[in-house]
Amino acid sequence: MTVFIASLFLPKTVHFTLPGTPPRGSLSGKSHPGNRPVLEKAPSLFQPQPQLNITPPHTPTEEHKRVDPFTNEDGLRVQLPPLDTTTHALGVGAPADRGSPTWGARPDQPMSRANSPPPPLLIDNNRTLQQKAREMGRQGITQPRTLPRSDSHDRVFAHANWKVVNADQGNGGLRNAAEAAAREGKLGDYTWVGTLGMPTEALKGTQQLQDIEDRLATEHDMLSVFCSDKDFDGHYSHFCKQILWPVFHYQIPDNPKSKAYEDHSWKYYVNVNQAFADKIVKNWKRGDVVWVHDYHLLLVPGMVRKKLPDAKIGFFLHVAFPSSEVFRCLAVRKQLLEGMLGANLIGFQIHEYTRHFLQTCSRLLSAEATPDGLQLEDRFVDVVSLPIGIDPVSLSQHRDESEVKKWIDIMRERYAGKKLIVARDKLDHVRGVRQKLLSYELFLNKNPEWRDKIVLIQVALSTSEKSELDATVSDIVTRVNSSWANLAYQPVVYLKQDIDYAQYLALLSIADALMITSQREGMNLTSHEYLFCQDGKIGEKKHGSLILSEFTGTSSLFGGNELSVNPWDYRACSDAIQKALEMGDEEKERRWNKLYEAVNHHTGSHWFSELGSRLDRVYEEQHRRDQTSVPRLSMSTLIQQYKRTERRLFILDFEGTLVSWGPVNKIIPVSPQRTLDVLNDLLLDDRNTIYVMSGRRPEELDRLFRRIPNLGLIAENGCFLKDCGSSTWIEMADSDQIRTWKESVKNILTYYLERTPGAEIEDRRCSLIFHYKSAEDYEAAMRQATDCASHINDACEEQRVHAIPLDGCVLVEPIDWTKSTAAQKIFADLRSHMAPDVTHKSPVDFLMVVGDGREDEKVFKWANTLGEEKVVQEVVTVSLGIRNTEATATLTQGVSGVLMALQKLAQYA
Ligand SMILES: O=P(O)(O)OC[C@H]1O[C@H](O[C@H]2O[C@H](CO)[C@@H](O)[C@H](O)[C@H]2O)[C@H](O)[C@@H](O)[C@@H]1O
Repeated sequence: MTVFIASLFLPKTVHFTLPGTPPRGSLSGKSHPGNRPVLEKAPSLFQPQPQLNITPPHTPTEEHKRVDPFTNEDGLRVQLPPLDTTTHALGVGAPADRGSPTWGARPDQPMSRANSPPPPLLIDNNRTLQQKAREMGRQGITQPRTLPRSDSHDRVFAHANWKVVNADQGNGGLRNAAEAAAREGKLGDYTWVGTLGMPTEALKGTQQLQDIEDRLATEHDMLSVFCSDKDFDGHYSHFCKQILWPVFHYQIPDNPKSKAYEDHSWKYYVNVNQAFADKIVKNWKRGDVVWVHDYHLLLVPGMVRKKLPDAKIGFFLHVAFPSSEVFRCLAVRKQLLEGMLGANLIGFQIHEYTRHFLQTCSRLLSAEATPDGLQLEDRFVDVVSLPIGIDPVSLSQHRDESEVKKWIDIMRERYAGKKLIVARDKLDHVRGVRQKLLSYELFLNKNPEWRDKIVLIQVALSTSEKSELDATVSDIVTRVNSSWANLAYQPVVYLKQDIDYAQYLALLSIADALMITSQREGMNLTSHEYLFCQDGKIGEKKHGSLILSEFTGTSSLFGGNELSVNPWDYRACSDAIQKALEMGDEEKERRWNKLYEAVNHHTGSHWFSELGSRLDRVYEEQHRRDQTSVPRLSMSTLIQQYKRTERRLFILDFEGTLVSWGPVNKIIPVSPQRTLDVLNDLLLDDRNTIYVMSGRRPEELDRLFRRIPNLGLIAENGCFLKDCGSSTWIEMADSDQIRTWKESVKNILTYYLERTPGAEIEDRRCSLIFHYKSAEDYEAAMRQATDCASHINDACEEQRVHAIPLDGCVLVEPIDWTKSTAAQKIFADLRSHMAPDVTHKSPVDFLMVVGDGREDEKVFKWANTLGEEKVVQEVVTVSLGIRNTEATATLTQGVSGVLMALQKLAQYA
């Protein structure tokens, strides 16, 4: 059995050594024959970093001077070529959170064929290519290096030496977690499925590419997914980075000219997802498990499911999942959700994202959401929250390396007598680096006593999002430094580059505080790594404070022991800096102990293995339900059960079960005589107690059943209850509460009613229904109804009321009162009326529940539990129709089948 781990980027990629250029960091500088691995030494900011570029003119290879990485010639910023990743990565060690360098930007990889720019002519009207490029830059669009078709470029790469190296792109947290789980024996054979993270079109059809694919498969258990450069660029740089990433992090472009919601790049997203699905399907064997990761591959579960209906598929979203109000802005929202729902289990980092997802599916797809997941028409999809974590074991090993110690010493000397606030973030809007710098500036302005004594070291990782943010951040850094720096002091050290792993660990170990001001972030693993490094085992600093944005998944794990901040509130952030610096040792230690405990509890290995076992469990459960096709009701068994019991309780749904279903706002004109006769016949036996449950109002049910006084009734889906023989209704819900929420909901409904000609509102005692079946424009009415339901759900959640979109109407009813709560009350009341001397543990020995709708499922579940726990001797739950059900038997002949069965029982009085 193999576990496939599909994630956009493989943990490995390939670097080429081109003729005439020395291999990066090679010891000998000689070129290496064939495809043999090239020996490299560890990268360091002290080492020369030769640049490779095959396009003329060659970038001159420059010997960098030995530099202090925290200053450069202008004393402010350092910009170096990309780190060599041969040793700076997985298996060797790397931070969990990575940057996302522009795809196709490396000089030692082929250039992209996507969007080859047209020659520098006027391209439309009077805009030159350069002007267009500038405009794109302003919109935050960075183009990869592109190349018009060139045989020489292709030939050079097709014949160049290459080596497999650790990739600097992708999800480090996921890779660390998989490796830790494998190391601890919690993960058997696994195979990565992903792209090489570089343009490959130049190598298409060459032996070179075949060799690379084979090497990755045989030596590294990695299946490479190949797609055209245009598909990849459209998928990643456009659809992922300009549409999904911002929307998932609540960045809704409000510029009317924004292209964010146009789905011009959607087709590329589909193509890349399809390429992943095809690769998985081709390699899948019965028993294999498929894990699909993150927002780049939302469609893959659905695509695999289509080809492999029985596959065991898990999906985990690493980033945040936004509120349905934000998600529904996406033009392709349904396709994205349906893609995810191809999985058996969908995982999110924290409960908030799970809740958003369930609400979104319930609102946009009208799927039934339960606390455990989603009931679709034909199957159940489980939904869980399980936060990823770090790998303390490997982190600890790397921290023991002498290089870390060396950097701690360097920094200790360099920043002697200063307090250090550190940070390492991706430089995009979502990470809130700008907000952090502004808060820091405010702190220095407000607290002159701290000037000279505090340094903020901000490492900023490159992203494809450049534009004004880059300039704005630089401006703030310049402003702060020029305001408060002197010959011996620089308040902000801004490194616009990544640093190597040893420096990263040293930075975390020597810090007095880490400051994270993300506007949204799935899980901030830098915080976890920082807390781990603050145990004081290395370096003298320990128990440093954590200033952490409340908008990170991480903050929900830390129970307020961090200094939680709203990054938009600069004053509060500035106060948090002060608190972090001035906090007493005792408080620091107390907070840190709690935080450290949380980090060690939620480890990456635990996350990985727990997800695996949950997937196994839900898969078994879902299959058990599917495969045990619910048997038809056996009349002979039912009669035996009936005959051998003496205290029988029937709970029977009305519409669709005892009478044919009619629109809920129409009172049934003719008495359902046959139904009344059957019920009367059954009640002739005084060992029988019958309750009929319905969505109708109490007065409607009174009218319908006035001839059967000893019948019990449940009205408005559980909000009202009338006991057998009683003439008064018990109102289960609190009427004041109902009045309050009805007032607010009616206002909302009226708003939509005015915009939906032909719709009407039905006012029940405890519920409201917005009917639009007879609307003049049904399609438009449906859209209004969806908006209306979302609106109510957002506005009224605290009032414990929800809106459920149904066929042709939206039902608004209380959350806490259901047919099931009414059934439980009936049972409890019967029990409380039992004579004290009886020996039975239950007031009834026969319980039969019959229904056809979603709301009846909860009653089946409750009744079945009484049977399983042997509280009630005979439990029969019957569902009409073929839908997936909790009931233990089905009856496919509809209402007449139910009436026939009940009539039969009545004969045994
Ligand atoms: O920038 P991308 O290539 O699109 O990848 C997105 C990010 O993926 C990883 O972060 C996400 O997963 C982390 C682990 O679960 C989680 O901590 C983080 O909040 C998520 O955003 C990766 O670590 C980032 O570098 C990528 O930018």
